Amino acid sequence: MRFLGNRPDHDLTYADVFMVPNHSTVGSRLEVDLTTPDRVGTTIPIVVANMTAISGRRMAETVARRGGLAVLPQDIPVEVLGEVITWIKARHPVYDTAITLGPTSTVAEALSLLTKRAHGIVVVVEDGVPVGVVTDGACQGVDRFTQLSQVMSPDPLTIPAGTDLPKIFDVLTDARLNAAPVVEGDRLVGVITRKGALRSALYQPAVGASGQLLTSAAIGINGDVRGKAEALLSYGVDVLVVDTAHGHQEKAVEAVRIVRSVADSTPVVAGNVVTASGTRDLIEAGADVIKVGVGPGAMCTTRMMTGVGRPQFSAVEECAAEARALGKHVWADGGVRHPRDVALALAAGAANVMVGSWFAGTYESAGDMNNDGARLYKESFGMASARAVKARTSSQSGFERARAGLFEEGISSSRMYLDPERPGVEDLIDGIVAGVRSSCTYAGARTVDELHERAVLGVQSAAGYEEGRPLPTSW
Ligand SMILES: NC(=O)C1=CN([C@@H]2O[C@H](COP(=O)(O)OP(=O)(O)OC[C@H]3O[C@@H](n4cnc5c(N)ncnc54)[C@H](OP(=O)(O)O)[C@@H]3O)[C@@H](O)[C@H]2O)C=CC1
Ligand SMILES: Nc1nc2c(ncn2[C@@H]2O[C@H](COP(=O)(O)O)[C@@H](O)[C@H]2O)c(=O)[nH]1
Ligand SMILES: [K+]
Repeated sequence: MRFLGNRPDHDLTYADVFMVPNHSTVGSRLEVDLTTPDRVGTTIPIVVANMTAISGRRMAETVARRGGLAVLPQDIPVEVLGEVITWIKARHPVYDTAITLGPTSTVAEALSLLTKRAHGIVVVVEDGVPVGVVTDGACQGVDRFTQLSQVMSPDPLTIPAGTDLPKIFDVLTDARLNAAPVVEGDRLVGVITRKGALRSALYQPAVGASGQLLTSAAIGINGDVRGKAEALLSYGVDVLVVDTAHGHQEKAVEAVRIVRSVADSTPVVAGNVVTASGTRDLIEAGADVIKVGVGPGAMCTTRMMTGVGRPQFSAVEECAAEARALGKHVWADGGVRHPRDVALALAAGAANVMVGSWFAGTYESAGDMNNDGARLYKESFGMASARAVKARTSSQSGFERARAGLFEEGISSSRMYLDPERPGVEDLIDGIVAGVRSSCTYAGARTVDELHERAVLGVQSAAGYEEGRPLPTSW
């Protein structure tokens, strides 16, 4: 990338910069290949941040099906991580996981499960065979104790596994259905929606060597680092992430050395840093990918508490240049609020971009659904908040926990509203991928690397940024 005119002498964040169009030979946004250059296996440059309220099993399977990756948080007990990784790897790479209940289950049970997934149906099964489908609409205005056999649409339309995706789209459209169970013989194997059929034709799932959905988990720098890494590897994890607030400290560097020594060919990601020297030290310790970002996160109070951090665009640019010079890559971590931020992080040289809080307000995030009377929302919190620290230190004495809680650098409770137009994480991914594909054609780039090579960036004023925002009402 290069700057339009002189390189500014101060650091920049995403809102400070814009990209100008280049002469382009890329005639269609569909010609762009967003496979990431970090070789971790992602086919779109989106990684879900390792945050407890956001990244769980449903998020992980859904995002991997579209080519991204979710990092499971470090605070989950390692045996539970084993179960979750095994479960994700057993998911179908194309069909969504069905919500299933029996004919004598109640409407209350169906309603409590329907908001866990975007596809909007409960499949009523008997001995693994779909006998009915229940939608949210069918549950409205009936007593919560009503059995599903009373409200389901019986003998549902089913789609044989392996049916052509355009055919599925047409069959569902003709039947005026949004979603249908997928069967092998007469047994349920998943659910497909009209949009899901469309998406499966556009995206390539992120899978490991065995063809199973890609998984990743974070490891902190305290405790039995080697034991945890070995356990995760034994469960078949595909990407290991050594994660701490201050990645350029000796204990973090040592943790990376330990993880590298057992990881063999499994990629090791490590952070967080914001300088070339931090990047170099973690790469020398054995990291393949460096996680960049101190303070840009939506839940993060580090900069206000400490004055430490760095505007994210410049942090990514400097660290990516160092990593690329050493044959390695960086992930831009934190502060992403619009598709443009992802495009700009890639232009700065990132190979992948981590998103946390933006994905908290979706069906698939790990938190429970709440309703404030008018809108659906989920609660989220930072991983360095008093709430997270309390959970992370639960094995320590009361005194130690209370002392650790004094060092909070994150928000303990936030409300992340679901966008009624885009309530699922795949809706947000559609927007990001559409934006980034379009950025690439403006830059004349067919790949993530070409976007970095060709991008021409300028620096804008606050008024310049404001001018780019849409105005939905008159002024
Ligand atoms: N990207 C960002 O801007 C930030 C991200 N986070 C996220 O929060 C989660 C928890 O991370 P973390 O707080 O590192 O907790 P961890 O429990 O992983 O470990 C932190 C370790 O580093 C030591 N340490 C030394 N200096 C610092 C410092 N300035 N801040 C924090 N720890 C320090 C701590 O010792 P002692 O407690 O004795 O000081 C402790 O041993 C991670 O997921 C991390 O990514 C947290 C803050 C910033
Ligand atoms: N300083 C803190 N940083 C945090 C905390 N929890 C998470 N994070 C960082 O934010 C990103 C995600 O950024 P977002 O803008 O997409 O939400 C995450 O990966 C961490 O690096 C925290 O409590 N304090
Ligand atoms: K912040």
